[in-house]
Amino acid sequence: MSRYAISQRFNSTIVEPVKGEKGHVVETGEVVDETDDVVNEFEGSEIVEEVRASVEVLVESKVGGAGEAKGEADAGEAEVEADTEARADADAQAAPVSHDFAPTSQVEDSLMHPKVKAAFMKIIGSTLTAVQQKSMNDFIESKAGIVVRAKTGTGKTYAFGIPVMHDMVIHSYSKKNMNVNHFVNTVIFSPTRDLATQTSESLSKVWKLVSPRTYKNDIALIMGQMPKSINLRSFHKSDRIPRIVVATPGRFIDLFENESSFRNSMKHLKNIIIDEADELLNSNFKEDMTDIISGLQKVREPIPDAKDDIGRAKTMLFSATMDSDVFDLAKTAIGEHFPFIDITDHGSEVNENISQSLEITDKIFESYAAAAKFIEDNKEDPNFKAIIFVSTTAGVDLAYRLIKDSVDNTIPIFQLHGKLAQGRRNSQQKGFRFRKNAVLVASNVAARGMDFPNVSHVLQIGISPEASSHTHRIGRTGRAGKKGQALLIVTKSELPYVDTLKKQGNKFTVEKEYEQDEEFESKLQNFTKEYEDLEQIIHSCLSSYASVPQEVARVKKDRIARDCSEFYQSLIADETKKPYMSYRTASKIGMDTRILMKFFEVPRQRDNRGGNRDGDSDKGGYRGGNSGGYRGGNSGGYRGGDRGGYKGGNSGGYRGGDRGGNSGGYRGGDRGGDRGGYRGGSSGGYKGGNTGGYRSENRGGYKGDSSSSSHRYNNKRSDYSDKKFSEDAPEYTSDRTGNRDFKSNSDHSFDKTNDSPKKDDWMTRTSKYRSED
Ligand SMILES: Nc1ncnc2c1ncn2[C@@H]1O[C@H](COP(=O)(O)OP(=O)(O)OP(=O)(O)O)[C@@H](O)[C@H]1O
Repeated sequence: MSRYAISQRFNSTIVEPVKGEKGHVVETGEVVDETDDVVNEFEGSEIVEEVRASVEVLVESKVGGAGEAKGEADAGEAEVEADTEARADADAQAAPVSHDFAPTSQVEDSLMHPKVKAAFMKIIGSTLTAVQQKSMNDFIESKAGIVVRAKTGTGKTYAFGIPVMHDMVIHSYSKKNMNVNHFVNTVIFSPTRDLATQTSESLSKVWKLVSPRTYKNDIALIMGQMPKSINLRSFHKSDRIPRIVVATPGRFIDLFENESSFRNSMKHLKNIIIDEADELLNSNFKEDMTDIISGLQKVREPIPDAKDDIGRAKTMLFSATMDSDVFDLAKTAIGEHFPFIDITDHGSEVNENISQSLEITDKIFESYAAAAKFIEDNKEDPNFKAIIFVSTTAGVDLAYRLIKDSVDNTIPIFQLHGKLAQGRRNSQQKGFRFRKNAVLVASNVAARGMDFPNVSHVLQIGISPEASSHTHRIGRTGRAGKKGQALLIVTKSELPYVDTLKKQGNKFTVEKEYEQDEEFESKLQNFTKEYEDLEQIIHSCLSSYASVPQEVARVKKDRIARDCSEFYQSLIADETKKPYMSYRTASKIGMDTRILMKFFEVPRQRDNRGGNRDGDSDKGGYRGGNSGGYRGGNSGGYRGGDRGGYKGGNSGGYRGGDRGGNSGGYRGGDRGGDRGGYRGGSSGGYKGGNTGGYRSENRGGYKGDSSSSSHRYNNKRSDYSDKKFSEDAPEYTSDRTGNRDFKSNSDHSFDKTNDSPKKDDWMTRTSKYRSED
């Protein structure tokens, strides 16, 4: 009997979640051991012969023979060497391995196909992690699917990747039944483009050794911001289409519904893998994912003569954090008693390899200063590599600029958020990934799944959008069995959020109060005086708080408004000046406008219609004063003063003054057309400056320059003055994934539409893609 057939089968305990109790599981004691069935199924078939041959090759290659495996291995030699070097580097710094990552069994003993085992051992190592050991065989043998929960950084990618490769090798021998090369074997869904890219690269590294001649075509990446023609190119080949598709949901749905060659390639699909399942099944993605799964099952046809085919693709759900949405989907897609492989200690999802500290400040500005100071103090340690999470794109940008300025280029600083063009996103990640000593300032785009080697510290400024984010964010350190440090910096107002985290099992071993460093802080204030967009940052900061569910944040709204206002005052070093906010923005931000009026300079609603002629010199009227003007909006008007303009939006208008056209209007003033308008001033408008409008420069608008593509089809930001601020909440939400932007109307509507289109405007969406692609 072949070595394959006599491989020791691991016993796996399968447990089921108790209904309604999140994270709590009971053991059913059901033990799967179907070794004999597996053996019988293959015995006598051509697979066994092939496997025998492969075992010989494996043995040969291990003793230095010139077998096929060795030849194949040579093809990826350079990459393997680089990887081995990186691993050796990492190992040198590695602290004792954790229980979850502890190598529990030898790869050799697993049921994987010898070719896959050989490649895995060459690229990754000779031992399996706990989640790999426990889920690999069940993955292969389950009929309808499995659910797997294991902590961050414990090897879930290969826990599903390796069995998929095994499956592909096994099924490449079924040619007499059908040509498998005409059908996709597995679809893997990721919530972000960055994670999808990383997953496809991780699988390619191993698959390259298994199938050096075809690996390039075998794994396809399907995601937004890539021309559809590139997505589809490999599906039009007559002889061999991709066997694995790694996709983000939006683009996948688009191709699946509109491209018959793509849809037909799914006819004999075997596996649907949903990575970061709780994220992909949260309210933003849920409908898409449910549609996708049912669509894939609908087009599915039985694989001819395949005994194990139950007429459905298997559904596999993986994540470090689980919730009732995942279990609900598992019940529908897999069955009421779905197998649940849970590699956590009594449901605790927190990775205990990470030691967590807390720093408490009085003000938001101090939280930023504390993070910048932390980088300043540690930057010279050659092994210091940190990710700093901030919840809004504007906040990421501010922290990035502040830290860059304060460390004066003495350590490389990178940034990553959903509003960067994909090319920039890739280059920023690449720059950070391969450095030993660097800092990455990121939004939640980098919170899940991203595997940057040797991250020593994760810092968080303020609260994260949901409690599970905290687990994933800190999980960027303490990976692959190493130790990591996490520092959460919060203001006193944010402390109730810390209580929520503690209740979820997070332990903060060090809790300290921020020590003011006036010299350092005033240095930061000096830098920020030059930034033009501070008020936007403040609005964005405020709306991000407003969008965090109260049960997570538990922060009082008036305190948030006060803190955000004080943040502005600290940044400009002027305790008397309130940040401006248009009435319209204030009414959309999700907070009581009366509270906002206490801390922000919000014009009263009745000023909305402006005055006639001179009107109230402060607040409206044609040729109004500070904030007024003809048909002024909140603060607008014709030739308005500080914030005036013709038919201005909230703060915009025709020839507005200081802030004319802040949010739209014609010929805005100093900040005219900040978010749109015609011929805006320094920050936007038609031919405007930084952030919007027709022919705006920096951030787009119709015919905009650097990132204008995102505005070409949906220039809402330019047209509707206050959209951006008021929609910072969804923007913030979308930023968690960088993918579901379509749900909001903020300035990445193109990005959004591409990645996660809405079903009901399918035709519009499709034509938009065509013109863009
Ligand atoms: N058997 C193994 N031996 C050594 N290293 C491994 C093994 N399996 C995976 N790794 C490495 O461990 C690291 C973490 O793996 P991976 O990214 O799959 O974690 P994860 O559980 O998916 O984490 P997250 O929940 O954050 O997505 C990767 O660098 C991977 O190459």
